Amino acid sequence: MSIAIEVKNVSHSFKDKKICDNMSINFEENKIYGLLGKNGAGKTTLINIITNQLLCNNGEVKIFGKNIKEDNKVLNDICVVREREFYDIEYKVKDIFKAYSYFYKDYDYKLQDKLCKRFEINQKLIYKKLSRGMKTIVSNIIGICSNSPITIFDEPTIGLDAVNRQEFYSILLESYTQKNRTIIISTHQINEVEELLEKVIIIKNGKIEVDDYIDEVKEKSYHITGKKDDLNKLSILKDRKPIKSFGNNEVYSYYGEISDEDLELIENLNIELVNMSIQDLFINMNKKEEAIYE
Ligand SMILES: Nc1ncnc2c1ncn2[C@@H]1O[C@H](COP(=O)(O)OP(=O)(O)OP(=O)(O)O)[C@@H](O)[C@H]1O
Repeated sequence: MSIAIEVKNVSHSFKDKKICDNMSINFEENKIYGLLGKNGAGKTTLINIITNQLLCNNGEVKIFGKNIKEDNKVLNDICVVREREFYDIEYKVKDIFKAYSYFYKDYDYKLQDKLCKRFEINQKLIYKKLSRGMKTIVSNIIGICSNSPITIFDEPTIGLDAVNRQEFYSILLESYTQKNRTIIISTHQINEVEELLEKVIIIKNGKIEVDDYIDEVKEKSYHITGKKDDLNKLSILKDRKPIKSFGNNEVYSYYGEISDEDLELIENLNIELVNMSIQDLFINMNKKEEAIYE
């Protein structure tokens, strides 16, 4: 297993607000990652640190084994795409492609033209005049065609309609099967990308809450339902709060391993244990406890 990006003990604060709190992640080579976190969780901040656009307060980042602060050239192996990248530019779409393709040595110009046709992007148009979704598509085309060993898509479906969202992900997968590379997709829409991902990273309160293979995450994410007194006997639910209560029954959301003792109790006490989707896990992890209306 080779490591494409090593994030080691990275911490970063904006004033006294801690955004990254001693984060360590190894992004393996040639895998597709989903980077999840609610609004403001720190996904973009982490991406900016990885690409050396932001100097972190503590910790280090290595790209293919080289420290980004010591060897700037390793950044040539990374392509980051985001919809807001070229905003306000008066250039034509084709000029933007020309300017950005220059940075990537394996850029696929033929594929760029094919994708423009597929997504009905007129390259002669002024970029500024494109719709929001069209702008996103331009960024995504650069990301796909870059063939960069590390390609990061920061919210790649902003403004895209359902058809174009699906189309983008299916083309991305095709491109990945043609040429393996490390792809990171930062998103809130896990259900849209689930089929594509090999590994999932969930950030919460500046920490890495989940970093695992998607199948493992699915296997270890549960809704646990039963009578309050029975559920209180499970050690995995100690000090946790239910996500729902109705009468004497409660529902918990749980992510992790379950001990044999707890599994036995679950069976004997007739407690219901059902796997939940990663989207549900993500939502439950970020649920606020306080009610808005009393
Ligand atoms: N340059 C900055 N100065 C001060 N605070 C910042 C700066 N950049 C980001 N932040 C704050 O850091 C936090 C994390 O922002 P970030 O953009 O990394 O989150 P995100 O997970 O990408 O969110 P979203 O999904 O909404 O794009 C936010 O509270 C944001 O306001």
